[in-house]
Amino acid sequence: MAERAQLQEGLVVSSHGRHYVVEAASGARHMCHPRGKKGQAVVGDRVQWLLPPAGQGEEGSIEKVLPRKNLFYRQDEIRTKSFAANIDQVLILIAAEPVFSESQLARALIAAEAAHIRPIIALNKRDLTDAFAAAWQRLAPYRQMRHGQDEPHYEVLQLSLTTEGESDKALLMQHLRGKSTLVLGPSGSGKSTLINLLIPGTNAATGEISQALNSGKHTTTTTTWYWMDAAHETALIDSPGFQEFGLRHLQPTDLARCMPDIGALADQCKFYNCTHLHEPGCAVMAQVEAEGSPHAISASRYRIYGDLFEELSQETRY
Ligand SMILES: Nc1nc2c(ncn2[C@@H]2O[C@H](COP(=O)(O)OP(=O)(O)OP(=O)(O)O)[C@@H](O)[C@H]2O)c(=O)[nH]1
Ligand SMILES: [Zn+2]
Repeated sequence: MAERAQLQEGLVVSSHGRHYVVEAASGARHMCHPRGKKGQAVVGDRVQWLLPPAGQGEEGSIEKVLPRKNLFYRQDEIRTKSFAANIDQVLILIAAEPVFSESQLARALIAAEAAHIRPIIALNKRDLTDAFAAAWQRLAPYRQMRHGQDEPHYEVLQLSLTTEGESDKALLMQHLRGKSTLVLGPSGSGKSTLINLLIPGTNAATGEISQALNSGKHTTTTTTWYWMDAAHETALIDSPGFQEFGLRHLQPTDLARCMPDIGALADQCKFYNCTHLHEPGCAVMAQVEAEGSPHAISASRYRIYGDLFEELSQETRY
């Protein structure tokens, strides 16, 4: 008689459309498909899964997704795209060149705040001196945001991955060790360089899985969970999709709470339900470009707030 398969617990380490790679407690990796809606997983999920019955192929099934600590995702008008579940922090990698979009950066930060995930910003290509200085200046509002009295709200790191790899690795490890970190960044910022620096040989590993699936597609379009240590305490999660960072899962009135420089002033407005767009006695508007004020809000941050408020106020169209 065939032995009844045992439910096992595992971690989803990559997703390839309707297929997932699940890592068993032993460290072995198995291709699995979801069983019904309950098996719909994202990378980082802890799942219960089953090996196939003898003689029925190699592919296991995900029977149940265990409760999540958090889920980091974006949503446009039509669909929700999950980046990963159960992560501790998100590292947003941008560079001196190509010039980064502040709006995209702000969107990623807002999504992280909304999901209660700590963001870290890293600006790469410090060796491109002039471009770097300009980009660093554009990051001033982010560097100057304070948490309470004087703690910086965001950690903003400087990197030069191709010229200072070893010291950058040490710096990054101070922030990554013992945590699960999702890495996001626009194309060209040096994300592949960073992943290869921190986890040599990763390209080969992802290539194998795509080959096994015979997909023949670019390997960079999937999200992948990499362990950085044998003890499985530190993880990097590589995910595409920094562009088109939809925030349709948020209400316009959520924005101030997720933009700390604006949120810090919101409770001083005359009206408790102030939108900070036109009301008299608005403490936020009073601080836009307020020279010499420690609570000043940059014109670009305020513009991004206004644009997003309008975007999120529109009826969803299908
Ligand atoms: N000057 C300079 N160039 C860098 C640095 N880090 C990465 N690059 C270069 O920037 C280019 C893009 O780096 P990648 O690591 O491929 O960037 P990516 O973000 O993975 O980009 P995609 O592959 O398009 O997603 C490459 O030519 C790198 O060699 C740096 O610190 N300084
Ligand atoms: Zn206001």
